[in-house]
Amino acid sequence: MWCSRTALGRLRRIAPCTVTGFHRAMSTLPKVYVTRKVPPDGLDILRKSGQVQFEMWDSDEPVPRLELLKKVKGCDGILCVLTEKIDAQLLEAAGPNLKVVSTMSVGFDHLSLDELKKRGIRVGYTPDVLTDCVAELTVALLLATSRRLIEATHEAKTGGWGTWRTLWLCGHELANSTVGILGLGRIGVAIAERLKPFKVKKFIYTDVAPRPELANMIEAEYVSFDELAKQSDFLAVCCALTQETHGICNWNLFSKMKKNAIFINTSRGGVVNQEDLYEALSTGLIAGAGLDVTTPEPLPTHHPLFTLKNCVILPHIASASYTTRNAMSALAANNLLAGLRGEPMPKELKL
Ligand SMILES: O=C(O)[C@H](O)CO
Repeated sequence: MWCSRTALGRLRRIAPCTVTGFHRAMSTLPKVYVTRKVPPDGLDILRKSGQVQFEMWDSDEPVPRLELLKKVKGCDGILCVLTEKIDAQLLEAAGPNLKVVSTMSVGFDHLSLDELKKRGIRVGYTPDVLTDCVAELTVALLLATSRRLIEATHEAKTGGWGTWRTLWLCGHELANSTVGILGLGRIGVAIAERLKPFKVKKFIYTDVAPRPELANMIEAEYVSFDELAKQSDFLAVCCALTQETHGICNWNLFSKMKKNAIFINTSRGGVVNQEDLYEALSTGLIAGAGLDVTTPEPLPTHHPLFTLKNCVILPHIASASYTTRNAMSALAANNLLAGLRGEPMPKELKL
């Protein structure tokens, strides 16, 4: 069911296009496959553009791989989300018409960039529009973890709340602390800006190289990876998942961290060695961890990390506000349309 603007634009659920004349008129428009039900702002942009005929997997669940491989055949563009692996197999299935892949995410570890580059396919992604939302959630997760909020509500609800006790449910505070950022980018800066009013003493960061322009905005000091581990009372992981960062948060890092340290990850699960993290948390090597991302996702409910009181796990919701998800879908749609017109995309990933 291939659709474009006009009458079909009004339909929330995309209906089969059965009008013959309409089919003829559409046949010259570029074909786009949208791999998930995207928020309304992005969908409206596609519908109203009159520039593409598109089909959407109209569900909150991921499109089955075989269906995806079938649907992308002959497409000029794909608008995807982070659960779809855009790899050689998929690009082969799509065929030579494919010009643009637009992902509704800032992360791009689900895209085989080499394969895309080899085929001259342009890639759009959605940085910036989610920065505030992700930073806000990171702060919430940090506080929930360090002040043991999940444990505390559980105790209150289940009868564990006895008399007021001097050290019961004590946690760690931000005032006078050192906050470390692993991978300083827009999101790391936004997190630091939000944490500063909590009277953080010092911000430190590490990255492949110093990033003075960003660091100056939050007066953060560049340190080595080891120093980041040693000095941080709170460590926020903000780096992209790449070959270089895969599993970078492992025993080597945790074993150098302070006993009172809180580890927070809102980037990608793949940067963490979860067995090592479990060991560090269960033996009291570090005080706690807050994870918005895991490997795999969803993390199976029987996973050992779920048994730990000092590990707060969220189901990858850092960018989950209505405003942000709509902004992401709108940007993804605009990237796609600009790419198909052969124009610069609002946010294009340089391959
Ligand atoms: O990569 C992204 O955009 C985020 O992880 C989704 O919130």
